[in-house]
Amino acid sequence: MMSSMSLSRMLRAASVCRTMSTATKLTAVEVNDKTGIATVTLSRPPINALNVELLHDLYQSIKEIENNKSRGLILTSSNDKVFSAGLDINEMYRPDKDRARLLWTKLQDVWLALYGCALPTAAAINGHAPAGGCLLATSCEYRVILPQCRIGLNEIQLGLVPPIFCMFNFLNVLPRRVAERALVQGRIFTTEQALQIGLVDDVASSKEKALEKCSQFIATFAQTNPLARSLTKLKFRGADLQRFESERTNELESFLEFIDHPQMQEDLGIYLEGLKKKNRN
Ligand SMILES: CC/C=C\CCC/C=C/C(=O)SCCNC(=O)CCNC(=O)[C@H](O)C(C)(C)COP(=O)(O)OP(=O)(O)OC[C@H]1O[C@@H](n2cnc3c(N)ncnc32)[C@H](O)[C@@H]1OP(=O)(O)O
Repeated sequence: MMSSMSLSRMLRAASVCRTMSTATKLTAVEVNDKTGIATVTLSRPPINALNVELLHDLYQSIKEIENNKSRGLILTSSNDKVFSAGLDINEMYRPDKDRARLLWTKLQDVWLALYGCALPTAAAINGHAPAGGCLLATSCEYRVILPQCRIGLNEIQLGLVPPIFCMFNFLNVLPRRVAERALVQGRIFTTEQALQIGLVDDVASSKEKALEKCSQFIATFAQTNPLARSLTKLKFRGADLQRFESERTNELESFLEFIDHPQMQEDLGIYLEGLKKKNRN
């Protein structure tokens, strides 16, 4: 039987948190009425691989939170081992061409929405965050990771050329030399390494503590004029956003050309098979 203690705790939590009306199936959005902070939880089992539908839902959630004038946005995962495994490789391996076009366009939309979000943004990285997972986390202004996680932009290891927004994200958080080397080597960092180079801002021992640290970061803006804050953020990020816009069509076409290449398809097939084999052994 449920103790009266845990029941009252649940009732208290229910009174401060509400789920947003248009919260979708693959992202859950919860707004804390006390703090005004919205938490977006990636919820596509087993590993939050970014397919067309998850990217679509994530974009909608970000825009909804921004339009509802929340105080800030925290991104996290419902999986306790994986924040996000990055793009769903099944969407790139022997792809339906229209769907591949949609995938890339949605990834671009999500990047624009998150990197250019007017609100303070933070990522509670409660699991591994390779490739697209790292891209989402580094689009935010602040990152907390859990122990024993791995994070990085390893696209080059799959034979993929990291798109320009990967470069912007890394240059925004790392010294240029470190960013370039990490991208060119496709480095995946441990929690300790990520903290040491500044890829993440802090380490927390649990998801709850990571969420708390993210909320504390967002609360540091409590006394700041929101418009002045967002315009200042855009001054820092505006040049990246403009350059992205001028190259977005080219990047889409090169992605489609790239994954259409027979060698690329062979490499992706081998990589995917390697991931699956790991579980069969
Ligand atoms: C020109 C274009 C250029 C660049 C594009 C840039 C943008 C972004 C690109 C990308 O994101 S590419 C994707 C790269 N992602 C990875 O390399 C991650 C690979 N996965 C892992 O490292 C691990 O799976 C893990 C995320 C660390 C999780 O490990 P865990 O042990 O918890 O799970 P497991 O490995 O058993 O995986 C479960 C299940 O999921 C399948 N899987 C894993 N990752 C992906 C993926 N990205 N896409 C599709 N499927 C994936 C894995 O095969 C397992 O399947 P199974 O249950 O059938 O065996």
